[in-house]
Amino acid sequence: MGEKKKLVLVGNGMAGVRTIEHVLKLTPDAYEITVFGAEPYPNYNRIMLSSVLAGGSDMKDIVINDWGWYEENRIKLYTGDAVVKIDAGKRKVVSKSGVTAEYDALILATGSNPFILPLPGADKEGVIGFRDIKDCNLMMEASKKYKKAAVIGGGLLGLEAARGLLHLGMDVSVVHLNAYLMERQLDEPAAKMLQRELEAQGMQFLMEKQTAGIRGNRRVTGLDFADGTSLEADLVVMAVGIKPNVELAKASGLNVNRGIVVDDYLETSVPGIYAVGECAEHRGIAYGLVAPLYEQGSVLAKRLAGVETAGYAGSVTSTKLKVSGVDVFSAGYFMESPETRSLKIQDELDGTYKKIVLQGDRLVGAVLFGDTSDGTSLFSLIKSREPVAGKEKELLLGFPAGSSGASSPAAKLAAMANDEIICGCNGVSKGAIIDAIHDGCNTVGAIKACTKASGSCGGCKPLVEGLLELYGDGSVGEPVKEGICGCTSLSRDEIVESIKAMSLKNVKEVMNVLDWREPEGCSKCRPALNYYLGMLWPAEYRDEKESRFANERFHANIQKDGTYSVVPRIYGGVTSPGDLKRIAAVAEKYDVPMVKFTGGQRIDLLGVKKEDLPKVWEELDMPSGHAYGKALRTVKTCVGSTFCRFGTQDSISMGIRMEKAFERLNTPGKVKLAVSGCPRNCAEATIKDFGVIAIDGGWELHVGGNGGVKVRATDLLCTVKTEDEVMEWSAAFLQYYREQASWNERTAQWIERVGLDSIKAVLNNAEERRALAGRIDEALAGTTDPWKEIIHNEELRKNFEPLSSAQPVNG
Ligand SMILES: Cc1cc2nc3c(=O)[nH]c(=O)nc-3n(C[C@H](O)[C@H](O)[C@H](O)COP(=O)(O)OP(=O)(O)OC[C@H]3O[C@@H](n4cnc5c(N)ncnc54)[C@H](O)[C@@H]3O)c2cc1C
Ligand SMILES: NC(=O)c1ccc[n+]([C@@H]2O[C@H](COP(=O)([O-])OP(=O)(O)OC[C@H]3O[C@@H](n4cnc5c(N)ncnc54)[C@H](O)[C@@H]3O)[C@@H](O)[C@H]2O)c1
Ligand code: SF4
Ligand code: FES
Repeated sequence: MGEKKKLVLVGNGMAGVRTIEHVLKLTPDAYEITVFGAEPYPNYNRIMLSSVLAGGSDMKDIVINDWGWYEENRIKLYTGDAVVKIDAGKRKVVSKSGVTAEYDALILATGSNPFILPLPGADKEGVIGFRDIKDCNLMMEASKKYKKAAVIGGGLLGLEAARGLLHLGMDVSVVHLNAYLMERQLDEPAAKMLQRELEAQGMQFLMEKQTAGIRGNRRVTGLDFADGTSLEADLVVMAVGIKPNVELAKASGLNVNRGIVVDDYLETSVPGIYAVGECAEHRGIAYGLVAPLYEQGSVLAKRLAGVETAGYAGSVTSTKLKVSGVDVFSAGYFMESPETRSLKIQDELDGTYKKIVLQGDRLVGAVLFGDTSDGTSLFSLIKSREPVAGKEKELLLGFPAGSSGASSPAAKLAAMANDEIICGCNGVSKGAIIDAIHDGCNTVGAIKACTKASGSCGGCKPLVEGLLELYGDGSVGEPVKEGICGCTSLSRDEIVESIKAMSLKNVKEVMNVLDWREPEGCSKCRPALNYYLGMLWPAEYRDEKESRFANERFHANIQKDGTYSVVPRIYGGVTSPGDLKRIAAVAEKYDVPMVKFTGGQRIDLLGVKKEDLPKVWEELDMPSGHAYGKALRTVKTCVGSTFCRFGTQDSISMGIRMEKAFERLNTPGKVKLAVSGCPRNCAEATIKDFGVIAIDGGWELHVGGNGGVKVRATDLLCTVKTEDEVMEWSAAFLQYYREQASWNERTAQWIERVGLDSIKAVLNNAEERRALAGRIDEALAGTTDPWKEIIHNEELRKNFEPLSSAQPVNG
């Protein structure tokens, strides 16, 4: 095979990575791919940030391609590392951290930045845009401390931000420049109906208000308006539009207008450099919605794969506001002009409004409020430019649904032509979804995996569900069931039960017997099956390393520059001069650039080269701290009664006893423990998966705590008297979690899902508790220290030898 060409993507966002997905499908082996992302995350669904804010989705659900995907496709990924320079002459890019990557083809997909009004005070703390995970987290944090939020801009983004902030319990005022909302998508009657609906949900509006300044000292306290009035606010979200992110392109001498100017093949003014997504300007337009960006990505991928394409000719767009309880749709040219005619109906009783706009004998635009079920069909007609003369009133009054005249959603779906687009974001037609259903996709998740439909804004999910009911294999009327991933429609419990009942013993066998749709599975189901098999057959199952993520395969956390971090186990956080000397000697010998204490009272050697890992482990001569795995991580302890004058119990020895008992335990998600010597709780046991707090004459046992993005304080499980009881209850709790939780589910999520009472009911039964504790011993009996295993095995050591080809960066 000839040498692969080098493809570099700058911007790990929605449009760029979709382009890479297409390239991989069209020509999997043509390119060695490198991706740079300024954000420290894998590729995620930015659209769903609105839903995360409004409580409809969890941050972990919005990842489109997880770390494993890059690894599987041998993509070299640099996250949290923006490209700062393009050397077009030498065909290479340089990142902020100094990484250089050469390219044969370069794709710029740098997206947009929120437009921040250049007002006095706009740099104050608490003034933000709404664009990424960081902004979303800032809003969620602010809502815990502050009450009054102002959103500047009553467009799509501003209203979705405002709805999210309302959900988070804040008082929300939307400050809008225009006389009515969403004037870029709606006409006045629809906008007024929308405003009334949002007011009923609790939103307040300040219309025709121009913000003149932002008040406050360090943090914002309010807004001043040009008309002399003001508003108190301790959080200000600016949602007044976006600016394509073109700085890098401009500095590199590319032709830049509002966006980076591209031709119909997405090529910029410099050959070999392409631009796609919101940063690109095609025929004078820089788009701000995913559907056109995905179309661009598909054309560019064909170009890069050498597949013939007619090129990108521009897009007509449609939008839907993602605010629950409000249905708004807009498409095409929706405002009247001397060249157009419009037909409207408004029903103030039902709260619906519909307008269609015609030019000559063609439909060119539509606005719907209250009932948007005709949106898909109207949009198809706008795009197809099919003549509609004589059918105008029919279009206004509703689509024909056969001789019955029924206008139920199912009848409308059935009456749709097969080439009508169901999923606007991904351009998926009714026919393509029916084909997928006939090919065996019988859940929304499976259809998403096969066709991408419903995978972006989620607005078409009801239609996809409707098609499943209509064309699914006898499942009409049955609730649509989602499997653990797109490869299966089986739930976690069904899979675990089948493995037990049929005595299935390896990942491949499970996939074969349970009719996996994808014979090789995916990065979601493979590690999950590997875990369930290990949990069910502790004595005989051989862990399938290839089903694990890079960190767990290399027993170290891979860092963004491709090096690893090494965290040896330090029981209870108690070390010794001998261990410290060895750690220091290893750090010096292997030029470890940073030695850092972790939050879990361990020592982290950061920046170790992969090839040095076995030698580092050997010379440290300490057990693995499992800081990289879904496993028992740390047992944090306070000094307790040994030294502290408040301590009522010996928290250190309790913690060490627990860590020695449970080290090497594989768990569905990572598990952190802590033991505090008195209720002052210096070891922060109330944000751990299992927290132990000494009280007079005994111990309180707390469960289900979590730090991180979504902090959850523990629930009290019970109070016990002796250390032996602590051991028995913690063992039983951990084993019950191992047996019942889904892979990748932390204790906090598991408890929220199943309820603490159901767990207490099992553990309060002494017989069951002891049986669980017995089973955890069986699970632990077969475990060995992974570092030691590799040190003493020449074959395994070979995996750490340097590879000449690129190593993917994963976390
Ligand atoms: C809250 C919200 C809701 C939305 N809802 C919808 C919706 O319902 N429907 C819809 O169609 N659209 C919606 N959008 C718009 C949609 O998300 C964007 O159109 C889409 O994400 C743009 O994709 P992109 O790849 O061009 O840019 P992005 O997804 O923004 O990706 C660009 C990436 O490039 C990175 N980057 C920038 N410069 C560099 C550099 N020099 N080096 C490395 N990396 C760099 C950025 O950090 C970013 O991660 C929404 C947007 C937001 C913020
Ligand atoms: N559901 C969706 O499709 C969706 C949701 C969120 C975001 N988006 C996309 O994200 C991008 C950003 O959205 P957006 O709403 O910020 O952009 P936008 O340009 O659509 O709307 C900005 C709004 O802010 C108003 N405005 C401008 N200056 C103002 C000022 N000084 N004071 C008060 N109001 C002012 C404008 O009148 C306009 O209505 C767009 O491309 C949008 O399409 C789409
Ligand atoms: S938790 Fe209590 S015993 Fe432990 S260090 Fe703090 S005050 Fe001392
Ligand atoms: S319409 Fe947005 S995901 Fe289908």
